[in-house]
Amino acid sequence: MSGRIYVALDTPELDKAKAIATRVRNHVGGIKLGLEFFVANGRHGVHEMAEVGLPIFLDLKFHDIPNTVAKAVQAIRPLNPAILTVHAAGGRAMLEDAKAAAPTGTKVVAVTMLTSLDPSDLSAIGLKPDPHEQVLRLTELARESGVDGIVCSGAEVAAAKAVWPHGFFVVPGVRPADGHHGDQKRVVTPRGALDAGASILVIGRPITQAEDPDIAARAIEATL
Ligand SMILES: O=c1ccn([C@@H]2O[C@H](COP(=O)(O)O)[C@@H](O)[C@H]2O)c(=O)[nH]1
Repeated sequence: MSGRIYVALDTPELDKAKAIATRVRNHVGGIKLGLEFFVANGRHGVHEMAEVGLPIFLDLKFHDIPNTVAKAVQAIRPLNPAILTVHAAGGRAMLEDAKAAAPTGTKVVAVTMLTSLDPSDLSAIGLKPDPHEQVLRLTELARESGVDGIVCSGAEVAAAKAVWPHGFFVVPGVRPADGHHGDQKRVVTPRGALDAGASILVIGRPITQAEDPDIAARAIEATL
């Protein structure tokens, strides 16, 4: 089951990211690189990380007008990521154009509602304070637009999968039962997320900030 874990390497330091990836590589299925890493290291950094030999998930969460997002996706085509994120709230045309611009083998997945948000955050931005409803509305939009799947929390993945049985479901906000939540608000355990229908789990700090990332990754793998 270790193939279902993507380790989130949220650091601007290339050497540190590479060292952690090398240590945990036998207990994870891929490497997730986000804004912090990409802004600091760019395409060169991604090429360096690819040398570890695991699939690369580029979590850049594009959200802009369709033309701008399509051009950004074209610019990362040479990196050939296994997975790439955009925000579902960018709308249907943006999602369609992102998918059309992506390499054939890249899964384009749409972020529905960030796992760091809760009902009160939805209210604060003028939306109904119901994460399930919000996630399902954006899941429908993502499915209709032709992207490959969505990002949601483990609390909504079963409902999303029910409306999109062949979708690809990325679940972050994953914590071992006794783990610190930090800034994550909609949290489930790794086992809980897989049982609910997650295709892959994104796990960062529970592994990367552990005293021994290798042991932490193994311990999580053992629960799956
Ligand atoms: O809704 C979302 C979308 C993306 N993320 C990303 O996943 C990891 C989670 O890291 P942890 O350290 O395990 O909290 C991080 O890179 C986020 O940018 C998310 O958490 N929620």
